[in-house]
Amino acid sequence: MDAHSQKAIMPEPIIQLRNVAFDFENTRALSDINIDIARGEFIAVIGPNGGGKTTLMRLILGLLTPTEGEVRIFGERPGTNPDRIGYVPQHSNTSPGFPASVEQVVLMGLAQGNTLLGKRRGIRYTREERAQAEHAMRRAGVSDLGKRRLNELSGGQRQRVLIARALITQPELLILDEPLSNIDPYGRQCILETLTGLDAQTTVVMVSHDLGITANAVTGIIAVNRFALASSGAQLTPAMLDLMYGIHEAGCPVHSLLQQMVETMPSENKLTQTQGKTASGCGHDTH
Ligand SMILES: Nc1ncnc2c1ncn2[C@@H]1O[C@H](COP(=O)(O)OP(=O)(O)OP(=O)(O)O)[C@@H](O)[C@H]1O
Repeated sequence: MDAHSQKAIMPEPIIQLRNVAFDFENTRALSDINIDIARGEFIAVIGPNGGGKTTLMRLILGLLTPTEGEVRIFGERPGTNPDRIGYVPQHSNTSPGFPASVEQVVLMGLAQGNTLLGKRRGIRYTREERAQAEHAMRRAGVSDLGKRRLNELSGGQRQRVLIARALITQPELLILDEPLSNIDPYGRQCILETLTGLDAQTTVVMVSHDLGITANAVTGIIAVNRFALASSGAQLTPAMLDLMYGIHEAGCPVHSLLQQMVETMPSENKLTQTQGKTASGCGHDTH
């Protein structure tokens, strides 16, 4: 296929970063970032601690302004369309001691710039809003937990409640910062099924340290370590590994581990083959 016809079928990117750099005071956290993410993609953002993943997410959300370059979300400046974006932050403000029910927490996703003690506290929600919450809870596999208190739930259940809260506005773009950390393998599988079971038009960008499980679900990977490299499909390239972990000599144990990662990465998206099914009994549906 020539470059012209390829361009003709390329969907318009909904996230675009051009020559972006970001400094925290005198420290450069990100340099020369050029990224395009198209509608419907499921992108894993991976990289070492301190590599700049959260900073990148915050630039996309408009919580930080680039020091250099330009960010466009839905073709506009970040922060212009908050209703079209759902966000599950790395460090949630959901204290385990917070006494709200799961349904109340999910409903708080309707409030602009909500916090768990947000503006809507004490306000009655309409029947339609409750139906929206029910729908989001079903999609995240927590509809049976609606009356439970957040502080009674496991870490994995709480994480899925936060995903339901982010889904309540039916966002076109869902950004999750390490939703799989501290979750057991079964819980991770459930969360990934939730994410891959979303409407095909929903774009998911997920920061994750878990290369293995992530590779089974994604349509593309972005490796971040001050700079960024993208690949389509679940293939990690040697250049990405080099960016993230540095060059390791043949014969060194890290070298063989990294080599194995490249060789064993699946080339297909296995989870998308089960879209719409509760293949492992995670209790969610996609309707
Ligand atoms: N508020 C801040 N002030 C100064 N430096 C910061 C601040 N937040 C992050 N940094 C620095 O910016 C760099 C990128 O941090 P960031 O949190 O984006 O990394 P990360 O890839 O998300 O890391 P992790 O995997 O540990 O969550 C790090 O060197 C970090 O120390």
